[in-house]
Parts: sequence; structure tokens; C-alpha cells
Amino acid sequence: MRIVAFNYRDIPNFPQSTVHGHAGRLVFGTLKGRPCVCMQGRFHLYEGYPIQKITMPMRIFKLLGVETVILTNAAGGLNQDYKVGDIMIIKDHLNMPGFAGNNPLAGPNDERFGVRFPCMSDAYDRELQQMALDVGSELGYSDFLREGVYCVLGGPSFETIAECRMLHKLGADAVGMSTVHEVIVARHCGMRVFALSLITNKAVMNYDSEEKANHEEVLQTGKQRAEQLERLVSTIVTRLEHNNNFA
Ligand SMILES: O=P(O)(O)O[C@@H]1C[C@H](O)[C@@H](CO)O1
Ligand code: HPA
Repeated sequence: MRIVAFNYRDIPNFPQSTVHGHAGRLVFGTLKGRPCVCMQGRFHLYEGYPIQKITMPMRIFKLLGVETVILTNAAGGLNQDYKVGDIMIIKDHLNMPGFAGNNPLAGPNDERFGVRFPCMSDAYDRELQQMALDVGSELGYSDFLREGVYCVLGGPSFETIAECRMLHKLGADAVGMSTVHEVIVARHCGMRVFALSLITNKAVMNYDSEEKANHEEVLQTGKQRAEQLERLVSTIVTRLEHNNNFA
């Protein structure tokens, strides 16, 4: 596969990755003939960026002709059935910063991209979720493939025990610090969205627990599952309809 990569720092007005483990490159290439653009590193509220800046790449992708966006993240497992290393297909989200008014679409609506009040009940494409389940089963991943609700918080501090218990009660299966803002902007401008969480750690829910969430564990679990995640995502991409949905 021939690729062309650009460092974020060389792209005018593009935000810079500040997180360890996020390379900060935009990579263009083809996957079995399908043109793709990949972000090696995304942006987070906790890096101090305004929410519109975090999500700016989505609008750039729309202008480049992208039709399908695939997002992946690391998340803490709230669902007690989840194990570290599980891959969760995101079927819905809880947008906590949004509850407090921090939504990437706040402010004047840019009609060139979409409507003032976009629907979010269909944010995560159901056909792509089913395709991921089918691909996962063909690849032998069914034992660690899940479907669930992702909850975004602002970070960077990990959650307290009381917060984890509350989020679980509210219906979240996993908690993280990204993705949802991009999903909202991608859906606003009509791109199809598919998203996955890798459960990199178990959220601490119990006052007797000795476990402590930490970024090293997140990176380590990411490395352990990287190959399988890559196979899952690349197989999904190669099954997207030709001339229609390019990631
Ligand atoms: O995939 P993302 O960037 O959402 O990963 C999570 C949130 C923080 O960046 C980091 C914390 O360990 O993992
Ligand atoms: N909480 C929030 N974000 C995360 C976690 C977590 O436990 N793990 C990876 N990203």
C-alpha cells in the first residue's frame, strides 16, 4: 500500500497532538483499492482545545469527500461482564460535556454542513454495527466482541468510584474522553459513523479495590489488541460498498 503522510504541525491551523501514544500524522493511502485517510492521534477537551477545534478534522474529511468515518478509542469498562481486551461496538453514547452545554455544534450553525438541530438517535450506523459483528465472528473474535453505550467525560482525571457507579446506573457500558464530539460533527454533515472502544482497563467501582486507572495500562492493552483491531477495521473497510462509502 502506497501512503502519503503529513505531520499535523505542517498542516496550517490543524491542532497538534499532545498525548503520549498519539503520533500526530494524517495518513492517506488505499486499502484493497479503497481510498482512506487516517488520523494517527486525535484531540481531546483535556488538551485545552476548544471543542470546535477538536472536531475540525471531521469537516475537513467531509470536504475531502469522505463518506464513512470509523472512530476507535480506549475506554474503561463499566459493564461488569466486560474484560480488559474486549472490543465494544458503540451503539449509542452519553454526552456528559454536552449536558453542560459543551457541544461542538453550539454557536452559529454553518448551514453549508448541516441543519441546526441534527438527530442523534441514529448516530451509529446499524448496518455497519451488524457488519462488524459478522466480520468479528468470521475472524473468531466473538468471545471478546461486545456492543454497548459509550460515555464521554472531559478528563484528564480518571473517574472516582462514585462517578463510575453513577455512569453505570445511567446506562453506560464504557467510559472515555473522546469520540462523541467527532461523532456529532460527522453526523451533522451527513457522514456515516461506526465506532469501537477497546476496553483497556476496568473502571474501579468498589471501595475495596486496589486497582487504579492509569495511562500505562491503557497503552499496554492497546498494543496487545492492536493487530486484531487492525484486522477487524481493515476488513470492514474492504467491505464498504464500492463508489459509495470510503473511510
Ligand atoms: O482513545 P482515547 O484518546 O479516547 O483514549 C483514552 C482517553 C485518553 O486519551 C487516554 C487515557 O488513558 O485514553
Ligand atoms: N476512564 C476514562 N477514559 C479512559 C479510561 C477510563 O477508565 N480508560 C481509557 N480511557
